[in-house]
Amino acid sequence: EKVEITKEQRALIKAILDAYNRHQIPQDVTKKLLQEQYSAEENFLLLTEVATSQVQVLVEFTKNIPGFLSLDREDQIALLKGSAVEAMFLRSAQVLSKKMPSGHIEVLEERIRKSGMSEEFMTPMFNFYKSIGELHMTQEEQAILTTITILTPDRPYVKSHEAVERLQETMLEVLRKLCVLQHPQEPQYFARLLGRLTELRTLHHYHAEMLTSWKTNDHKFTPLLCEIWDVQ
Ligand SMILES: CC(C)c1onc(-c2c(Cl)cccc2Cl)c1COc1ccc(-c2ccc3[nH]c(C(=O)O)cc3c2)cc1
Repeated sequence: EKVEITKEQRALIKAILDAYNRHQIPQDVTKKLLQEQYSAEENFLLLTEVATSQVQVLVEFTKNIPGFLSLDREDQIALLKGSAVEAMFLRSAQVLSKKMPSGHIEVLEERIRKSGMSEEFMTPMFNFYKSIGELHMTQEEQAILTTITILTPDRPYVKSHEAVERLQETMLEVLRKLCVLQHPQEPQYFARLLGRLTELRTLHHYHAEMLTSWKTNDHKFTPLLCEIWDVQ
């Protein structure tokens, strides 16, 4: 069928893409990924610093999602807490799959592999990174898929389920049209993107176990990560 993006939908895409590009981890934080020496402790500390910075970036990005700030305040917090890990998997996946020459990619992968994480989480995690890389998402698709993840209505403690669902459905329709227009040869492309959201839920469960095992080995997190992940 003739797919057309309306004026309103184009404005939505622009608002989200601008916010997505405006809020990035500061260079001095990601530069550290290249500089500091390698040890499990040092890697864990660096990843904690980058994750903390990423959460701050995520909060700023979320505030720019049209309609988000008109949601109930407590629901805004519930959505952020419920989606932070998944949004960070998406963001780190996009960084790791970028073919850009910056040494960050190998270094980030190396530091994740050697940060005291148990093998059983490595496989699904790096399979996910590979599967995201194979999709060759455009910037708009990445930004809108992250938005859809944040606007997931069935997170714990969300009260106005319908209000969140309406926002998410608006974004799903925009993504559906973008996929048809930007990947005409791949009619299943939109379905493949949504399949990644299912994989993110599984990684989220693995991550909860990872947190527990890090806690047991007395790993320290920052106050912001403790708050967003209900740790300690
Ligand atoms: C608290 C730490 C140890 C942690 O716990 N779980 C994870 C964890 C893990 Cl490994 C995997 C996935 C999700 C989480 Cl949430 C992490 C580390 O989390 C991140 C690691 C890297 C990045 C990230 C995001 C954007 C970036 N841009 C650049 C750049 O070079 O431009 C580097 C970079 C890194 C974000 C979160």
